[in-house]
Amino acid sequence: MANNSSNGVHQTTTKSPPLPSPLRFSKFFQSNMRILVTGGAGFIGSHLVDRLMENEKNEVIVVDNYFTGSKDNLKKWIGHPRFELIRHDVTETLLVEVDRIYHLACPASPIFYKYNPVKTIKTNVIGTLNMLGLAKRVGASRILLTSTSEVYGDPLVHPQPESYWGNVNPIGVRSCYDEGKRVAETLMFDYHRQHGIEIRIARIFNTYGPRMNIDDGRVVSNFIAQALRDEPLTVQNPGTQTRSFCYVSDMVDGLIRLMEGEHTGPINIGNPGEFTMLELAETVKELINPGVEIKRVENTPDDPRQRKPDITKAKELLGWEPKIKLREGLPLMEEDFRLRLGAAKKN
Ligand SMILES: NC(=O)c1ccc[n+]([C@@H]2O[C@H](COP(=O)([O-])OP(=O)(O)OC[C@H]3O[C@@H](n4cnc5c(N)ncnc54)[C@H](O)[C@@H]3O)[C@@H](O)[C@H]2O)c1
Ligand SMILES: O=C(O)[C@H]1O[C@H](OP(=O)(O)OP(=O)(O)OC[C@H]2O[C@@H](n3ccc(=O)[nH]c3=O)[C@H](O)[C@@H]2O)[C@H](O)[C@@H](O)[C@@H]1O
Repeated sequence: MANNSSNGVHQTTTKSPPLPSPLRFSKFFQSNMRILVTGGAGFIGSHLVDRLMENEKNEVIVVDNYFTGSKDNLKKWIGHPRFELIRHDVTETLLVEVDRIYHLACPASPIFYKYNPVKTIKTNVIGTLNMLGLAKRVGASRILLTSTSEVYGDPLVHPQPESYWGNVNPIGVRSCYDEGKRVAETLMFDYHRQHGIEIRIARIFNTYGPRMNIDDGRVVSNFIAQALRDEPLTVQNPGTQTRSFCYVSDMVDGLIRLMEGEHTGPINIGNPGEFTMLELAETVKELINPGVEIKRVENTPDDPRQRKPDITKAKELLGWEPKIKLREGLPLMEEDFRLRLGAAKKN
């Protein structure tokens, strides 16, 4: 029976989780932990794979349809005996014997998730259903969903704690993503209560770092690429909207702690350092190209005006907090973008 408290944050189940398939106990299987990472060819996914592969007891299987990810992000693992890469779309069913599932597959940059909104919502809803069905069928011990701070929409509570239900436009151009992730969270809890599946939900706040697509469209990658190309930094109006940026190594650390810890979540994983987009542009200009122009451009509909995670739960329940400040993370990303753009540092 479910043990409910307000806002779903502590909803748990007393149902026993499904048993792993007998195949997992077969003498032909190694005793390794087999981990599936959907969306593992993407930005966060590939960094997560790097970290998981460091543990020799882990076997990692990535499934990805390469919509926004790339094999290049995984090239150091291709051919490794503990690594497998499968071209697969999570909107189709999948059967692989695994112990843990990190479910990341979903385009994350607004320009990509708005490009084919029907596909985005299918990826969030059908993709998550398929992964939960897989967890149930093969008795995977845990499944983690990378949800988003966008479930808070244009938040009226600031900073955002997990108990806030959000302010989301259900029919806007961002809804395929925001509402898709909200349904994905619902599905996770329904499978947990109804079928005893062990779930984990991370609400990720804006994450940046090496390997982001250069023309990804998200603000940090845009500003760094623009600064390196000597193009004006495009601050969308009004420029006073805020975001809180988390460096990718901190994010991966938080995701693994959540998976291995004892709490279902949802738990916010993000860096509470909050910046306006104008402040971000000024910082990129100062650190990377003091001569570059800052240009004001039109914004897109339903852009959240403010966003900052309340990470009390992550601190208390996971012993996690981010270590890398924006001014430390930006130069690490700059280095990667310079290499990929072939832009040498000016003396
Ligand atoms: N980066 C962020 O700031 C951020 C913030 C909140 C939530 N998230 C979530 O984290 C996850 C990863 O984000 P990211 O920044 O690495 O994005 P990304 O676009 O770099 O990675 C997403 C990966 O999923 C793959 N994918 C997309 N649709 C798929 C499908 N139908 N089947 C199989 N693979 C598919 C893409 O090819 C890509 O490799 C996403 O679920 C995203 O919603 C990211
Ligand atoms: O962290 C999250 O939860 C979500 O954050 C982002 O969504 P968003 O914050 O809108 O990301 P950006 O496209 O990077 O925009 C951030 C801000 O920068 C501004 N921006 C963007 C691009 C640009 O060139 N200039 C600019 O000023 C936008 O108007 C917006 O206010 C991600 O893209 C989502 O995948 C993720 O789920």
